[in-house]
Amino acid sequence: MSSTIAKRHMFLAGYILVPGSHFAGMWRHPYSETDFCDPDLFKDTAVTLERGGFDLAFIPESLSVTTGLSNDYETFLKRGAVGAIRHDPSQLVSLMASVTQSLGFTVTLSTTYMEPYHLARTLSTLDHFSRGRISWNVVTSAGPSNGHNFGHFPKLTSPESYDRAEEILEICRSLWQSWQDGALVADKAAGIYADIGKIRPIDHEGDLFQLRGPLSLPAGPDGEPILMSVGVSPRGRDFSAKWVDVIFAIQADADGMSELRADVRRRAAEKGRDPEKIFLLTAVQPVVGETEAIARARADYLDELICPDVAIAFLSGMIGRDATGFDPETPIDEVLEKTAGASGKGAVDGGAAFPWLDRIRAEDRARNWTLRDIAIRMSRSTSTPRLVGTPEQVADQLEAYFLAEACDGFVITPTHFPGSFDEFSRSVVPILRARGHLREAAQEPLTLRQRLGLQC
Ligand SMILES: Cc1cc2nc3c(=O)[nH]c(=O)nc-3n(C[C@H](O)[C@H](O)[C@H](O)COP(=O)(O)O)c2cc1C
Repeated sequence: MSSTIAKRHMFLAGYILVPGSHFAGMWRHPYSETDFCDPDLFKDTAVTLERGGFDLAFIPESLSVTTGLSNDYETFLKRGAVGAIRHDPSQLVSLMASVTQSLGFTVTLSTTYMEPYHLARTLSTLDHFSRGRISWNVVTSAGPSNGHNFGHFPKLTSPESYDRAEEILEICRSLWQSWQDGALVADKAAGIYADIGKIRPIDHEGDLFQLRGPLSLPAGPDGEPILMSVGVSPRGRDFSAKWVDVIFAIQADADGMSELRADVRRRAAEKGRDPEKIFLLTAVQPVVGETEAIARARADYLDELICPDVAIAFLSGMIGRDATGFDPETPIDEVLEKTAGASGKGAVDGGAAFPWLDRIRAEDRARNWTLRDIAIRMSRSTSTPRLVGTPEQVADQLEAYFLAEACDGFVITPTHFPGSFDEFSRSVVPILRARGHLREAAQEPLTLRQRLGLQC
């Protein structure tokens, strides 16, 4: 490799999801904590991630308790599914940033249910308080599940939600740039606190918002937060290509990751951006064992922690058909046949899981896949890869995705919280480090922009 080409580094993020994660049985694991309202738990987790060589703590968002078909949220709450406990992401990041120096953070906040001034200010405060370690995962929060507590908001179609997001990002960027460098003077002798020649209003008159500005905060330590997004529709990909530095993906295999990454990079190049500066982080779930046999036994054991009723409720939401009334031992084909034509009313992501479902059945066409088999399979890691093996085998699998340029890093989904992160740090991280995939620890704390190599 030419010495002028910067070496690619693999990014590692810890997925902060409780009480379930993409593994639905997480809180039931004997090593898991269960008091997810204990601030010390999250402080400890932040320190573990930082010490363990992670780049980021990734905080997702949802604005209601997970809700499946027919407004069913009780099953998800009762069984402690992901989202049954959901702290305000910005407060959680503030807490975790206060005990770390160089760990980056992703705070997920919705453009559909939040106002631009609030978003810009919250993110700017976090950027200051963390000394430039913040990224904003911009989500449009599609699907009725997020809207349950916002009945007074207009229902937006997907294009409308992206129109709103675009205008919000324009506003946030203007607000973040409303103070130029050197605007904060604090000259006690002259009595000049701010140089108003370097602070301008934004005077935004848009289709949806009117704002005067300026922001009541100077620009952050590294200008403005890093932007991330998740959309997979053509409009979502264009949005990523226009605005963001990092894409977060939930993809079942390397082909899906590669296609998304290459497509967003191609769209970005068409818009005049440097495609090499857009990274894709993908969710994976490592199940590590001292030997391969132990890892496989652990994976089987994990499946036993998933309650079939919540798995079936979750699967119903993902396929947009109500399978909750069926005996779990019913063949999945029979369930699909009997629910054909049923509406996906109220589904979180109704229909989104069909390609995944087809792939699972194709693994063994002769097998009589039951509703239980498929539901547990979905609830063990949603549709993200579960990587089972010794630390070397897990490192091999991560390395293969990374070297194939299917992705630029991983969001590690815990199977027990927060021990999964410690386990991964002690077993897999040293191998990745020895193979030269991870950035060497910096002498000084880095901003997230520096860590990603995205300084202007
Ligand atoms: C990988 C992934 C993660 C997501 N995470 C969140 C989230 O944490 N909070 C949220 O409100 N929406 C989340 N969403 C939903 C998105 O905000 C968006 O509304 C949805 O993907 C529809 O956009 P699209 O049609 O362009 O994919 C996520 C979507 C994907 C694909």
